[in-house]
Amino acid sequence: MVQMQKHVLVTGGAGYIGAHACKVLARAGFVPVVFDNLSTGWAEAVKFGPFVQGDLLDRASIDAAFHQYRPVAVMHFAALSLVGESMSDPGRYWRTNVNGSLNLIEAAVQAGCMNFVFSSTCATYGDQDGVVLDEDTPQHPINSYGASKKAIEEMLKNFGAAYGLNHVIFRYFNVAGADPDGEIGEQHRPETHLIPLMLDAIEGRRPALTVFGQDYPTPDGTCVRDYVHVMDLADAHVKGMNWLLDGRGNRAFNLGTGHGFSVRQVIDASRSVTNRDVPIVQGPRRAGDAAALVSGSDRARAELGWEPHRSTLPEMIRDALGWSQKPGFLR
Ligand SMILES: O=c1ccn([C@@H]2O[C@H](COP(=O)(O)OP(=O)(O)O[C@H]3O[C@H](CO)[C@H](O)[C@H](O)[C@H]3O)[C@@H](O)[C@H]2O)c(=O)[nH]1
Repeated sequence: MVQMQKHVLVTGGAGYIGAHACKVLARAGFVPVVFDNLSTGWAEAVKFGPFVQGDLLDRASIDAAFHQYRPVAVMHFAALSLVGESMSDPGRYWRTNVNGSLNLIEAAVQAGCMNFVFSSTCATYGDQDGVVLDEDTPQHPINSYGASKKAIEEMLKNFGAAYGLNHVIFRYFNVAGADPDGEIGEQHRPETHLIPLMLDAIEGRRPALTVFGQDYPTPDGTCVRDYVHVMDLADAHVKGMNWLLDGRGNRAFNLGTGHGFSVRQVIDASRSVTNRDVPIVQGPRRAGDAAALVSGSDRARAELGWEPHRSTLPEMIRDALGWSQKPGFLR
C-alpha cells in the first residue's frame, strides 16, 4: 500500500526552535516543509525536509507553499523574538509578527489547512509579582514582543470562531539547550540569550557575561526564569499537532518545567558542567525584563501527556556546550 506523506508547513523552520521541531516531526513520520526568509535563520539548519525561502509579508509566496505541499497542519515559529529590541523598535515587531501572522492565518484558512500550532510566549503574561503563571493567568504584556504575540493569540481565537481554524497555542518559557546528537543547535546573530552568552564568556569568545540587574525582588536580586530544553519543547509541538489532528479542539498550553532559576543559579550550574568560572560584570536592568517568569505546567502534562525529560540546567548547559564546540560553529 502506498503511504501518503503528511506534510507540515513549518514557518521559521530554519531558526533555533523551528529546526528542532522539524527534527522531531521527521522522526514522527511527517515531512516538515520549512518556510523561512532567513532573516534570522540558517539554510544549513534545514535538514529534514524541503525548503521554501519566502517571507510572511508576501502573501503570494505563502499561498504557493500551501498549494504545492497541501500540508495537514501549520507550525508557526517565524517571528522576531527579542524583548530588548522590541522595546526600541516596536513598529518592526508589530509589522513582522502581527502582519506576517495575519497573512499566514488567512492563507491557511483559504487553503483549507485548519490545524494551526502557534509559538506564543510567557511574555504575554507580563510581570505578575512572583506568582506561578498558569494558562488562566490574565495576560498583561510589558513589552512589544509580548504584546504582538498576545495579539496573534486573539487573532487565532477570532479565526477559530469565524472559520473553524483549530489552534493550539504554546506559551514558551525560556528555551535552551540543543539537539543532543549535535545536528542542530542555537545560533543567533547577534546572540542575546543567557546560556549561550555565558558559554561564550567561559570559552573566551567574549570577555565576560553581563548580569542584567541585581536589585530585582527575587531571592538573590537577579531575574528568575523557567528554562526548558528545546528538544522537550519540540516534542510538545508534535503532541500539540496530534491533539489537533485528533479533533480535540482549541487550547493554550504553557511550556515550562514549573521551576524557576535565577541568573546566578544558572551561572552556578555551569560550573558543575564546565569546571570553569564564568567571568561576569554587573550591569543595569535590561528594558522589558520581568523579575520572575515561572510556568504552571500542569495542563500540558495532564492533557497532552507531555513530560520534559531533558530540562535540567546541567543537561541544557551540556547540550548547548556540545553544540558550541562543534567545528564550524560561528559566533
Ligand atoms: O547577557 C545576558 C543575557 C540575559 N541575561 C538575563 O538572563 C535572563 C534570561 O535572558 P534571555 O535573554 O536568555 O531570555 P529572555 O528571558 O529575555 O527571553 C526569553 O523569554 C522571553 C519572554 O520573556 C521571550 O520569549 C524570548 O524570545 C525568550 O528568549 C534574563 O533575566 C536576562 O536579564 C543576563 O543577565 N545577561
